[in-house]
Amino acid sequence: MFLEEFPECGKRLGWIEVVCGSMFSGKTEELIRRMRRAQFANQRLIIFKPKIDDRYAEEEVVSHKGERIPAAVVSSSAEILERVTNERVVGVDEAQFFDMELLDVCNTLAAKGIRVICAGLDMDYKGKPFGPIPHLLAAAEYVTKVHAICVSCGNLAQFSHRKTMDENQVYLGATKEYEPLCRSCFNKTKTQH
Ligand SMILES: Nc1ncnc2c1ncn2[C@@H]1O[C@H](COP(=O)(O)OP(=O)(O)O)[C@@H](O)[C@H]1O
Ligand SMILES: Cc1cn([C@H]2C[C@H](O)[C@@H](COP(=O)(O)O)O2)c(=O)[nH]c1=O
Ligand SMILES: [Zn+2]
Repeated sequence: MFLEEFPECGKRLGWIEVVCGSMFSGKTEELIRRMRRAQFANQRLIIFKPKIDDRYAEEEVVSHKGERIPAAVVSSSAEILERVTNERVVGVDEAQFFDMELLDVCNTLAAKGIRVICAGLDMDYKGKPFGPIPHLLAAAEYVTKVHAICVSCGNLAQFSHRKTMDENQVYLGATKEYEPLCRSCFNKTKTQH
């Protein structure tokens, strides 16, 4: 389990953490867990989510199991910079939906001494890198890859298989539209088409 370190070196250090994985792997739960621990430490914090993600609630980040935490809705990564004032911890959920400037925004926040935690899909439904996440993975001090359980065989899953015919990269959904699969079961779906 990821444990925070708070190095004492005279000045406040910032850094970037990324929590990535497939759908249903527990990214949002882990983001909420880390933010709640920051709350226990009386650290000022704010969580952002992209406007596009309107699945469960408008001003909240909500996990598939129903855990929730208040969030600010923004239309672009630049808006994140505008909205951060004196927070010590900044969370970003569904980071794959943000523009590529998210990397610069996170680096800027970290340089200001802020702990930045981004959660998002590392791969889209085709198994291809998704949005700014691969760039964030390269820049982050701490990377956590979480896994769902493959609904087909019970192994660890890192792919999000789309069950519908839609071919847009962005296509919101949950269990009706997607299922987590391991590499072997994901590859079998490709040979079936
Ligand atoms: N196949 C699965 N493997 C693991 N968890 C699953 C699965 N299907 C549903 N879940 C639920 O999803 C929860 C994780 O939800 P969440 O944190 O919102 O995931 P993510 O943000 O990665 O999509 C788990 O605690 C579990 O209740
Ligand atoms: C794989 C994949 C997913 N999406 C969408 C589907 C959901 O609305 C979110 C992911 O949410 P989660 O918290 O990780 O479960 O992303 C998409 O638009 N395109 C894809 O390829
Ligand atoms: Zn499998």
